[in-house]
Amino acid sequence: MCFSLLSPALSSAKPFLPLLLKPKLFNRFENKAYSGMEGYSTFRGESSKLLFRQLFEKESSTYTYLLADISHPQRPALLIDPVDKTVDRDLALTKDLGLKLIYAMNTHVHADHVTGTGLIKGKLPGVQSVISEASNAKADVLVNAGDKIQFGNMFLEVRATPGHTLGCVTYITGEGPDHPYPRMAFTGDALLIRGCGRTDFQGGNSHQLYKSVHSQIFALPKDTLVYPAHDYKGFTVSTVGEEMLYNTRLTKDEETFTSIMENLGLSYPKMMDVAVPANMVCGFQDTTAKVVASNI
Ligand SMILES: N[C@@H](CCC(=O)N[C@@H](CSS)C(=O)NCC(=O)O)C(=O)O
Repeated sequence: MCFSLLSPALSSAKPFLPLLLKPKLFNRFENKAYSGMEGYSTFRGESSKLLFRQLFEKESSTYTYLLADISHPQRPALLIDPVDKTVDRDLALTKDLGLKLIYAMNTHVHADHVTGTGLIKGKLPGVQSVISEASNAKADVLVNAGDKIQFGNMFLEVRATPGHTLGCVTYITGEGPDHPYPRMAFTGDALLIRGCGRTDFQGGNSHQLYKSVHSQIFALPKDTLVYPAHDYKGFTVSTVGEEMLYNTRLTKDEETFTSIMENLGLSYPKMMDVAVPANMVCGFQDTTAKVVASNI
């Protein structure tokens, strides 16, 4: 049965209701060139300042994330973990949304695919590549724990989360009125949904990964959204609280975790021999490595 919540007077005026509501809806987006392109936002309050998109590359099951401050006149944007195969898609989207891409960032030196960073820099020379100093890779900006990557009035905080590789970092949205709530953590391969990155190459260490996740990610507020670099089961997002309860590996004690990681029995990634050397220079690019982001 369907009940009408309208008073009899309004019920009889029903055909005209869209006309009455229309001006109000249009006013909300008046003079906004990109109205309707705000995307998913987790902001408190009325205005959404963060444009956020989760993008997928199916061959390596990699997530790329696009973030932009659309309250800033230049609409500065960044990509986290772009993949070479999907660079054209990602740059077309950035252009469609009227964004100015300023950073192409990596959470670590990937072993299963070539980063899109080099291709992006070839197409948009103003874009700066970002990776951790601990990765020993070349990039325009080498970050360390505590650094902040600013885009418009927002920033991402860098946390060191080694263990899958020596140089893994997690990027976390800042706190404050300009930032999204809940916070968003881009965990790379350190923490996957209900799992975690393997620890059997590239300086991987299961004890270190256990400590990284517990001290740097599980210490965040439980409602913090977890966005990993990969998913092999169809998951898209989790929360810190959810992973603290249900992660199949990291909910165990450290010894059990280590034993699980030693017995994963995974074959090496198919692309590893191509991907690692390419990603050590952020995807075949000519850069002069320098540290410029220390505790900005
Ligand atoms: N089969 C894929 C590689 C799959 C794989 O090893 N994934 C890594 C992250 S990329 S290095 C991983 O850590 N997986 C953890 C897990 O539990 O699956 C390929 O050949 O590329």
